[in-house]
Amino acid sequence: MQVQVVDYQSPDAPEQFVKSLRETGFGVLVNHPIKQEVVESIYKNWYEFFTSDEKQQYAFDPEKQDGYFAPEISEVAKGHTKKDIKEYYHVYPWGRIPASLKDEIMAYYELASNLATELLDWVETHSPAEVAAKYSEPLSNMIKDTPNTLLRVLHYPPLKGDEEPGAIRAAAHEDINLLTILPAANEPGLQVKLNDGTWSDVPCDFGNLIINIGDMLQEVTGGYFPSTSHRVINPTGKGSENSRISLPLFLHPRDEVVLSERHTQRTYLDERLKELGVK
Ligand SMILES: O=C(O)CCC(=O)C(=O)O
Ligand SMILES: [Fe+2]
Repeated sequence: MQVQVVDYQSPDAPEQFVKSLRETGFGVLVNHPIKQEVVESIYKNWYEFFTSDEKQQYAFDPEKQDGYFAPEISEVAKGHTKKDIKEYYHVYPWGRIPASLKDEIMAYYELASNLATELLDWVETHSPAEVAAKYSEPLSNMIKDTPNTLLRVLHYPPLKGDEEPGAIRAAAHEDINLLTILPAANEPGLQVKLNDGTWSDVPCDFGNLIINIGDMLQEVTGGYFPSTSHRVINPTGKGSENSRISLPLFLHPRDEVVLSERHTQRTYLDERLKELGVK
């Protein structure tokens, strides 16, 4: 099955959306509550931030994980050896945020987190009883008042031709969290690995809202909802001259939330951050 594009306003949206998640790890919503003008304005304002020197004042804090991650310290995806070609900023409500960008990005953080609550309810409603029986608390409750949900503003710079051979914008990886909410970026490149092992473009019309499953939801559901591999490939031709900005919101439960018999959110997250080499 390919990733489905679902009209958020249609009566069977919850069912269709959860089916797509279950079968591909991804679902795409159109006609959703996140306004495109808001996303466009965020892309524009953060592009200016990434192309200014101001970012150097916000170097990330290895303990707290907020702030600016420069290309030199950018992630090496699990199981890979080359760094991704990207820089990014981690926004947390309690973290450092440049004053001129704060109100807009926090309004987005709230809006997307509220929508996320609804989407987790959709997932819960359409979970088989034996899967839902494993949930230590309702899924949407797991993120209630959480300080851990992370909004990452990503900038993939234009390619200059001197990149490390074999490096790509984002090497194949799975997300760590429950669900990821991702407005379509301003440039293409996002691909998902299908069940048959082939890579497929995620429908990325500007205005689409892409949602994918992370490892924590897979853990909570005993594998019923799969966290699928995805990547961002390098542009070719004229596209190489363009920056790509994207804005994933990674939903993370509160620290003490029990994911499974072996993990709370905190034990799981710390293990994964060490593997990524950022902790
Ligand atoms: O930039 C994108 O479209 C996806 C980014 C992503 O998968 C991630 O940061 O985990
Ligand atoms: Fe990802």
